[in-house]
Amino acid sequence: MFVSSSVDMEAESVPEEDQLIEQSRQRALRLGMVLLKNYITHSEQMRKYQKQRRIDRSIPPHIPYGFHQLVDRAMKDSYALIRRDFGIFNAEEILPSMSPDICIVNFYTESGRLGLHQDRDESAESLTKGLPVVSFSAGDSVEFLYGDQRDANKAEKVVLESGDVLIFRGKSRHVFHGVASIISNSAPRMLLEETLLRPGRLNLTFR
Ligand SMILES: O=C(O)CCC(=O)C(=O)O
Ligand SMILES: [Fe+2]
Repeated sequence: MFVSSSVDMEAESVPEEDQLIEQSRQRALRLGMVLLKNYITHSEQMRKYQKQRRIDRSIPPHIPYGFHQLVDRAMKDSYALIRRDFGIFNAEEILPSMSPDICIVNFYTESGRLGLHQDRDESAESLTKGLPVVSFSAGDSVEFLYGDQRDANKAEKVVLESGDVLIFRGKSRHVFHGVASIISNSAPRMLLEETLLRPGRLNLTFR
């Protein structure tokens, strides 16, 4: 299923005017400027994976078969790399594969950023198992940060370019990660000509 990564802030019930005014922390800061404290409930703030998007009731399409094949191929190739670089021969047993049922689509404009965070929205079972997150990049390159703490100064940096696939799983499933900056005009010319992708970076994250 494809889901949009935007925070779903659709209000389920709009408080009545009287109720709103009674809530003492709501304030008009100045004429035309109002601060509604704690207005959006906890559940309304959460990005929940759902079969139907609450905001417009649309049903996300299935992940195209070609993407399933790509994810599968990337996971298989990652085992070969782990064997080569870490001498671990039972990588398939330690690091399970998965068949994704969710694809998050992020588009970064040239000034786009994503703060350091952990991906924890998935089921408790898949988090405990350390099931992979598989991320595809297309368009402009980015400086991607990752590390064990939510601290950009202590994070490692790697450039992700168009066509790169990044996989994190197992002990790295809870790695802090984020996008520090987009490198303008770095997308392959051929990709831009053939797809008319606008300036920026497209990221597909399968889980
Ligand atoms: O854009 C990326 O490379 C990362 C996206 C990401 O971390 C997320 O959607 O949770
Ligand atoms: Fe993430």
